Amino acid sequence: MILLTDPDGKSRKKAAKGKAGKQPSEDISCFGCLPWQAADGKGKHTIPLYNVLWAEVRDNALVVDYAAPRKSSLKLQQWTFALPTPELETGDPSPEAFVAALIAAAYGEAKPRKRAYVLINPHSGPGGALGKWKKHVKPFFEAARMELDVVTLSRGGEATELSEKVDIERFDTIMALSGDGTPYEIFNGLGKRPDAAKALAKIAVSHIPCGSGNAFSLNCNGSNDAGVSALAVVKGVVMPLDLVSITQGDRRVLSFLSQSLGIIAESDLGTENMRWMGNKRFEIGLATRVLKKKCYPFDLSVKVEVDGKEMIKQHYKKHVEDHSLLSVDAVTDGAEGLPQLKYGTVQDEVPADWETQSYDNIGTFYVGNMAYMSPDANFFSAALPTDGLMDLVMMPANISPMAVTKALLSVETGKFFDNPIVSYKKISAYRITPRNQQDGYISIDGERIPFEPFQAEIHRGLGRVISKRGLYEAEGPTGWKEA
Ligand SMILES: Nc1ncnc2c1ncn2[C@@H]1O[C@H](COP(=O)(O)OP(=O)(O)OP(=O)(O)O)[C@@H](O)[C@H]1O
Repeated sequence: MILLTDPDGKSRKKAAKGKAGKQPSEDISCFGCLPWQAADGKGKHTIPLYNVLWAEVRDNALVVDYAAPRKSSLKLQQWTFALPTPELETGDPSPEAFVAALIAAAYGEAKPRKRAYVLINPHSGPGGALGKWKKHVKPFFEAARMELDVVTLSRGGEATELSEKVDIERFDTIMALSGDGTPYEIFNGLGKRPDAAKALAKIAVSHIPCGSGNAFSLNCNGSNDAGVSALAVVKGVVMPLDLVSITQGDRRVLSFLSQSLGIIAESDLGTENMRWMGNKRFEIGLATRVLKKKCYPFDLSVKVEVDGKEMIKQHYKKHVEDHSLLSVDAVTDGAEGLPQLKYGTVQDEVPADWETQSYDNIGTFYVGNMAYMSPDANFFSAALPTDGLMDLVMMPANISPMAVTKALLSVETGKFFDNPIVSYKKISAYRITPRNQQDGYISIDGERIPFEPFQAEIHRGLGRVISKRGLYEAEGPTGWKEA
């Protein structure tokens, strides 16, 4: 609670001393009391510090723009406090000093007035991105005095082209109002530049959820709501993010979110005709395939880094409790292009120290770099933004559909990680080669690529995103605190 009129004057003078919090989170509870008596002598007005977008002195009044809770979202509100006349008492902080201290405390380590290159995909998910922008996002950004350059995308591939040639000195963030496909295009546009490593480290990608999955926003903003996410971006901090190079044939693309083959890929990409349903289309796709016990034979070579669920919980605990393990140095100005591939491409020999095995009965092959894949689907509960590792999940299909369904339903209750039919490893690279199938679906961040072998290798902290707290907004595997 930050702004309190103070009728008996006990807390006067404290306000201007309000310290900037480490993070602008809701936990920062008290900035201080207004150092002036309310002209009308009335009681208090409280605004959570996290919700303050801006403050200024105008026409002898203190004017605070803030995001006020409204049902499950937020609404822009303005609070005006008439400053006392005539003159302020000697020793009172000046209104300007108070405002400066208030803004510093409200933003903490977050950069105020971020400069955003906003890319809106009007055809995302069930549609409505333009409406969300006008009604729920732009008002907050304007109130927060952000600098905005807004583009409504007119075709697929445009976000890649725009990111490839953006002036990286001009913006703090490239923001997608979309599903997860547009952030994928943005990372790949930045990755195509001759100064890719520098551009990926310089400009943070951010996301306002307008698609059907919206994993980026769920993990980084902690919300699937456009208004709540807009506030999270206004108040968000830059977070390094591991990115994965995928090589297939002679192509190389970057993945920020996930790779899948089998049930998950089919349920997403094979249900495009049901987009109007939003994220329900995925659940329906999943149920149909589980009942059919569909298997997807493949050969897999993996560089395993952390194996065993207890070891993974300990790895997670270590990284969450010691933030320094998740920080990375910025790429130096001299860096050029994408990093070299440590293990070559899918066309090279598989390195001798990778574990290679043939699988015939797997239904789910799913690799994640973030925790939530869609609302209520914390598939990769041990995922960390910058541990330099991908999380590999596999589930058999040749068992009772009941057992698979039970495991999939446990994603919602947070018990998926511990389910005995779920294999969970932390890996740094792999190659997968589908066998005995004419055609099928491979999904990279929800985008379809040819049904051919591919190889993946992770680059620790190659990208940057805006996140609410510098960590994923996810709970972690159950029991990690005790690990
Ligand atoms: N104006 C447009 N018209 C048609 N396609 C577009 C347009 N703008 C972007 N696209 C395409 O839309 C896709 C990205 O959509 P989006 O960012 O909503 O992600 P998504 O993953 O498809 O969303 P969802 O979560 O709904 O599945 C990309 O393949 C991109 O090429």
